Amino acid sequence: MKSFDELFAELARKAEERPAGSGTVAALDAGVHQIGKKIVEEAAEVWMAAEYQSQDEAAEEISQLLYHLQVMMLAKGLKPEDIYRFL
Ligand SMILES: N=c1c2ncn([C@@H]3O[C@H](COP(=O)(O)OP(=O)(O)OP(=O)(O)O)[C@@H](O)[C@H]3O)c2ncn1[C@@H]1O[C@H](COP(=O)(O)O)[C@@H](O)[C@H]1O
Repeated sequence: MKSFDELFAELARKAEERPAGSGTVAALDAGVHQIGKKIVEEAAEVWMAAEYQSQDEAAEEISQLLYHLQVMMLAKGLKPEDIYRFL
């Protein structure tokens, strides 16, 4: 299990070190437009899971949305602190 901040640190390391086979590196290389499309897709999956699926499935979809939001943060050079100040 990992927290939001721990996942972000892991993804930031991947972006820096660019290990082979990393989906995060591939997503960053694909760019903001593709990452944005993925966010919209995952957001729809969260909505559908919340309405029609189990608690576990909804939680999993939410985790995937958070992951793709973090990829967008990295693509834009944003850190968690940049987001937290608006919460
Ligand atoms: N938490 C996640 C995570 N959540 C979602 N995803 C990606 O988002 C996709 C969402 O899955 P869907 O169910 O929508 O499946 P899909 O539409 O078939 O997905 P794709 O065809 O787009 O791959 C997954 O296939 C993953 O590519 C994630 N990819 C990686 N992580 C974590 O990020 C870290 C770094 O991962 P790598 O960069 O791949 O090493 C690791 O700790 C991973 O566990």
